[in-house]
Amino acid sequence: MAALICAAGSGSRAGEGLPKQYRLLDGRPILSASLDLFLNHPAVSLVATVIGADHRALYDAAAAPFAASETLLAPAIGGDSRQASVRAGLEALAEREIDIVLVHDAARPFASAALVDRAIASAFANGGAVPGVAVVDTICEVDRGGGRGATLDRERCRALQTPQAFDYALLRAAHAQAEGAGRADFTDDGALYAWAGHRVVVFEGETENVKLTTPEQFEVFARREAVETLLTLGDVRMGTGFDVHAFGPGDHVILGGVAVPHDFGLSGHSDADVVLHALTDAVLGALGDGDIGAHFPPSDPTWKGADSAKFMADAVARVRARGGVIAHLDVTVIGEAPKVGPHREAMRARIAEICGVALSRVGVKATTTEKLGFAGRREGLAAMASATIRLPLTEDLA
Ligand SMILES: Nc1ccn([C@@H]2O[C@H](COP(=O)(O)OP(=O)(O)OP(=O)(O)O)[C@@H](O)[C@H]2O)c(=O)n1
Ligand SMILES: C[C@](O)(CO)[C@H](O)COP(=O)(O)O
Repeated sequence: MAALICAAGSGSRAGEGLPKQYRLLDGRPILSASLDLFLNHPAVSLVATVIGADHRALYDAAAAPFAASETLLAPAIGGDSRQASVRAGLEALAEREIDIVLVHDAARPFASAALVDRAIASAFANGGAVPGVAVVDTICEVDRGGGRGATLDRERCRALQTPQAFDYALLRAAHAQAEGAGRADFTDDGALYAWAGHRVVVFEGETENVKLTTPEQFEVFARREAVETLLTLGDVRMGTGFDVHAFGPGDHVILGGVAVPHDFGLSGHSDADVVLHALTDAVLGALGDGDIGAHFPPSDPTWKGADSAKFMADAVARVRARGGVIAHLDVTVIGEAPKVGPHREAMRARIAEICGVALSRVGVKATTTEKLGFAGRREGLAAMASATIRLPLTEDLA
């Protein structure tokens, strides 16, 4: 049993960009889905592909995951129409021993293994077999000016799909016969096979087995992928913050809400807690909600000497007000002294308490700057922070 994948089209109706069979869907080229389907089907022992003359590099990239497969033949070059491409693919298989051939559009990446099973069973039972789905719309003819013609009996209509299954030798002969008769207008192999006098039956297709053809279809699938990514990842956002305060008179500094003894204090409008200031900005950054100065201006006397836990708690409340949660907070203190190590756990615990998160979701680290810059000269301390938060999916899907 062989499969012949038609991938030699230019995808002109799909609009700008790569030929549609090489565009990415679920992170891989559309053609790869059909290669995967047939190369992993137990009844299929040969897979042939017809491709465009200029598409070899694109094909190689799409087929790379299957390059080691002995079932996959080197691609043949297709023709100017689908009919011509199928003919070229059938000729490329001429030296092989094949009973049934399954002809499939690369542009139909959603066909299932169960559909292939039905195609094979139906071909063995009936000769030619094509999948079809009932049409749900009213179907009518139109004249050349677009005028409405006769209504067709939709109960007697089916929208035909692939894979279509045929006796290989008969299909090859039918294609040769059609070419000899100057018939180049067959849009599927079932019609050509029937024209050559062979029986073709329609078996149950799959509504999901659409042929990707228009830009609108690609937009719908791109949107679906974006939604699936959101559902998988959640709406995770990350913000960063940075703050600096100079040393001034005093005998301790406040870091992460903890009083740490030191030869100096930190000067600032509030309590000059660089750690909580950087973390507050990181949370606000993740929310896209301004910065600490916008919410608590240094010009406002209310915040003179304020406990920076207020700023931090306010930023956390903003996350909660939007239905979000804090996934992680991480901060690095930058300076020569005081040493952070002995106070790390107390700082983590206080930050966790202010923010209402588990201790495991808070990281506190420190580094010197190898005596370089203002921190290296012991003129002050800096802190850089990141905050990871998760917002409800509805925010972006609304
Ligand atoms: N000369 C052609 C034309 C089409 N096909 C293949 O036949 C399938 C169905 O054709 P269609 O959806 O019409 O693809 P395109 O011809 O590429 O599209 P368009 O008509 O928009 O250019 C596709 O997998 C396409 O690659 C082919 O192998 N050789
Ligand atoms: C073979 C086919 O997919 C059955 O629906 C269809 O006829 C291909 O049509 P196109 O003219 O190549 O778009």
